[in-house]
Amino acid sequence: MNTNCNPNFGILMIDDEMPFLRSLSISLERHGFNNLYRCQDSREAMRIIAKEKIKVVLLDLTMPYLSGEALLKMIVEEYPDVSVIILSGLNQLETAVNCIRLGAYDYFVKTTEEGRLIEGVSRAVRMKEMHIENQNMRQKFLSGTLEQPEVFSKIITQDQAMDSVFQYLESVSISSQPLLIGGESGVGKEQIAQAVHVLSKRSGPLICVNVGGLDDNIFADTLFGHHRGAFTGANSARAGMIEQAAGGTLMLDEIGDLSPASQIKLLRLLQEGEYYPLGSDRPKRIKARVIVATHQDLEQKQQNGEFRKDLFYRLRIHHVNIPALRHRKKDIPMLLDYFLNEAAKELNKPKPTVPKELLVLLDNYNFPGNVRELRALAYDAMSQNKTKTLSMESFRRALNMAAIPNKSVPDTSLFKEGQPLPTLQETNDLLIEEAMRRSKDNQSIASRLLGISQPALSKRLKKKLSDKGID
Ligand SMILES: Nc1ncnc2c1ncn2[C@@H]1O[C@H](COP(=O)(O)OP(=O)(O)OP(=O)(O)O)[C@@H](O)[C@H]1O
Repeated sequence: MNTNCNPNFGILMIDDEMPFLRSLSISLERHGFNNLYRCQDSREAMRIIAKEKIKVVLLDLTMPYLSGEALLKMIVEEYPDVSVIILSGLNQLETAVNCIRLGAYDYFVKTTEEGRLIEGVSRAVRMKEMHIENQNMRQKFLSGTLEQPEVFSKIITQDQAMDSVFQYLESVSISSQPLLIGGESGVGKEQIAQAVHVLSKRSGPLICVNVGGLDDNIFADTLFGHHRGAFTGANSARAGMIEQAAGGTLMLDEIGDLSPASQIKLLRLLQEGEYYPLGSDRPKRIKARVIVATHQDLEQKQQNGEFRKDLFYRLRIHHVNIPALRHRKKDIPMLLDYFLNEAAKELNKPKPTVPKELLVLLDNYNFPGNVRELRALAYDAMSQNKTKTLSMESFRRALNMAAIPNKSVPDTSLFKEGQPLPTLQETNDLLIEEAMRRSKDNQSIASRLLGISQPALSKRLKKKLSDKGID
């Protein structure tokens, strides 16, 4: 069963029989639906639809004053974006076909088994949400602007791919479906989750849980909580993180590391919208939107049989991938400036000038730790700095110790099958030219890229020039 029952639009039930209205809303509430409105007098329906942002209507056919069929026609005409589900006392194929022709979304007989009816309402809600999201997305991509740029103000970037991510997030932020955030460690996934939580306008808190490395029992206890006496040592009851996140957002980080047993538990939670605190046989409903994050390639894990396919598909309904810092190098100067400012304030020191050479050095580094690594470098340099111009010493040291600045695997396309090999001298020259290009003619950086000393590089450059007859 779908958990998609907390839409940010209203669901209106219209029926002249109050007992039926009551039992229908109890049943929907029990399955986690909220934002429900009841209407016993069909003449009032259009006013309620206008006032309460109704997007799904459950409509009886046989009513005094204004019949369900007449009301259906009015709704379809005036509010074509409202989905109408007919709930009729009549099990007549002809009536059903007629209603669908008039524009009804679905048709159920009142005696339909409850589960099927709930499934039908969930489907209508989900389709409506997807429709709204698609509309929002189209509008955003056409206008190319953000509605609430201030929400992203602490995420420093001028990268186009990041802008598209923000636009997408604005569109899906109101959804009650899970959101999957991918991207290497340190790219800012948690920051993204915070922004989505603010955009969702949920009144509850954002609760972040790192589920990587939790064994299955601890996973269940952390999320679901337990009753007193549920296990040895459970001296008092404890609410789980799901309960703490009620009305808000639950972020599960490092989802790629979940054990197979925990994956099943998470899948059930997302499918049924229910969970059992340890030691309890009464289910509770989840009232939080779930965001999951991982630095791993979930699709690959799923293909390798390490991550459940059904869970993967459920999680990736909405998903974004945050690009690594090395793929948005234009962000480096801005981020450096931002972190130096931050550090200067925290350390109560004046902010030094950044030497141009430093930006070239950073531009040539591949940042395996992404933005987190740049932040740590900036803080470390600031804490040691005593001069007006930022010393490059701590950066040099850190980057020297860190694995290979751009020591990528050699491009084997240099050695094409059937083509003569370049001579050692030619390769030498090509490497030096490339290092000088990447370092923007900075010999100190170029020599580091080549793994030789600066005097050695200088000698080779001079030799190259004299070979060409240039003094
Ligand atoms: N674009 C950005 N602007 C400013 N700060 C950023 C940006 N991206 C990341 N940061 C900072 O970098 C640090 C790491 O970010 P965060 O914890 O969100 O990364 P993550 O992707 O969730 O990492 P992990 O996968 O290890 O959990 C944080 O201090 C965060 O504030």
